[in-house]
Amino acid sequence: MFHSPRRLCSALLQRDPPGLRRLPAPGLRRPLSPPASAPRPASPRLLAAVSAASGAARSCSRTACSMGTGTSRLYSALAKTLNSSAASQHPEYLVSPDPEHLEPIDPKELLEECRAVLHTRPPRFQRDFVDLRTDCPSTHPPIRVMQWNILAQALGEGKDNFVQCPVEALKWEERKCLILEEILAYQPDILCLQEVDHYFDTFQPLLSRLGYQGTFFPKPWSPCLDVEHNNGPDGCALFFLQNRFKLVNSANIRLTAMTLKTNQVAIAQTLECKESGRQFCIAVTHLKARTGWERFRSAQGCDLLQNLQNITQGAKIPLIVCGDFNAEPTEEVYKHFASSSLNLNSAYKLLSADGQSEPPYTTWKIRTSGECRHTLDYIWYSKHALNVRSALDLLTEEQIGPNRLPSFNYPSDHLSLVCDFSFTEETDGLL
Ligand SMILES: NC(=O)C1=CN([C@@H]2O[C@H](COP(=O)(O)OP(=O)(O)OC[C@H]3O[C@@H](n4cnc5c(N)ncnc54)[C@H](OP(=O)(O)O)[C@@H]3O)[C@@H](O)[C@H]2O)C=CC1
Ligand SMILES: [Mg+2]
Repeated sequence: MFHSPRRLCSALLQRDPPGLRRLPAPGLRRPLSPPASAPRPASPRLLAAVSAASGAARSCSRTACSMGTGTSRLYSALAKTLNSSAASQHPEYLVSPDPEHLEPIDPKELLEECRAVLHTRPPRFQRDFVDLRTDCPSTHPPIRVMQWNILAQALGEGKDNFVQCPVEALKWEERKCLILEEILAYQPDILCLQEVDHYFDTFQPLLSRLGYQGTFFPKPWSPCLDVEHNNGPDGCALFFLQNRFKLVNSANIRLTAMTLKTNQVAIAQTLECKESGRQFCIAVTHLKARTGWERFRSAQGCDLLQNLQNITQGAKIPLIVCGDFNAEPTEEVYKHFASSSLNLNSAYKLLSADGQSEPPYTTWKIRTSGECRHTLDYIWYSKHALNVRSALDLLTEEQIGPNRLPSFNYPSDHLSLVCDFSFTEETDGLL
């Protein structure tokens, strides 16, 4: 498989026989702790409660759709402004619950519920962490970052044309459990997601009860809204563990291309590590898809870099940028990031034998137009200020199987990328 013969971390992490295997139980790593502000015991039927909320949100969304595209766009506009304005001005179904009033969840209990829902599914895939830097001792625990385009439910069912994926594999009630299982298995400190169209009814309420603070920025004209029975617009979401980080600053960025506003967005947040007091910027984005849009993506990338330059250089803080760039490493936008004055490197290159090559794929699907195997997803990081201590290996072609993704085993057409970062000893001068 694609990685140099470096040591495999034993965390999550013990190797079972090759082939399809169940994910290990959580807790092998530092456990997720419930929000400190609400130390009550977990409630049973966590998913059932969220399913009910999800149904309510869907019925509201259906009502909006039945009134035509204009009303769907209204939903989009309302959701878009929710981040920056008073929630009380919006319909009840758009208001995210106050995390202080939600009971914490025991991650093990939630995982058990997910597994119960998925009991008829084939075993999920085992992935291992590859140890990349054993020679750099760090006094503080690493920062685990997950990058994942989780596949918008409306796009998966209504637009993507995954011709080899059975429709039953796309059912939300089970697919959401596969997504949650992946998050619970790797327990990221920071979660950067694209194509999120179940933020308010699923991810925000559940993840806040696991101790995360979340931000959602929907696309201004999400293609999800053109799908019948959609659940609202898709967008980027960023979650971080509140017991590890303090939010210093947050920016929702609508990307421009050649000064024109586009349909693509980013979220950039400055976080402060509670253990070390060190600050860094974390950003998530999803650039314009499809061939023929390479120059457009390049312009969006330049705009994002400019925004990040403004955010980080003033404070001289390290940067991590996660995204579905919809661009192979040969594209201009990739080259802009690789050669930027922000001194970024792409973390998954470190899995290759020479440390210089991106993985052969991060997405693999079969559409009516044929098989699409591409490297589009990246975790960029400040190479002088941060070390990548380990990275989660990708799935092999054999694990992915002949019908590719998504599948009964894996919920998205994109693979998650997960890295453990630590700060280098050198400080600001080398950024
Ligand atoms: N009413 C209006 O005025 C406007 C409406 N729109 C709507 O927005 C849509 C375009 O939005 P935009 O954000 O630019 O979309 P993108 O071209 O960026 O693609 C949107 C999604 O489609 C997926 N996708 C990529 N390739 C294909 C493919 N070959 N077949 C099916 N899906 C694919 C992408 O997934 P991935 O990233 O995983 O590849 C992505 O999530 C329009 O179709 C329209 O519905 C947009 C602008 C204005
Ligand atoms: Mg997609």
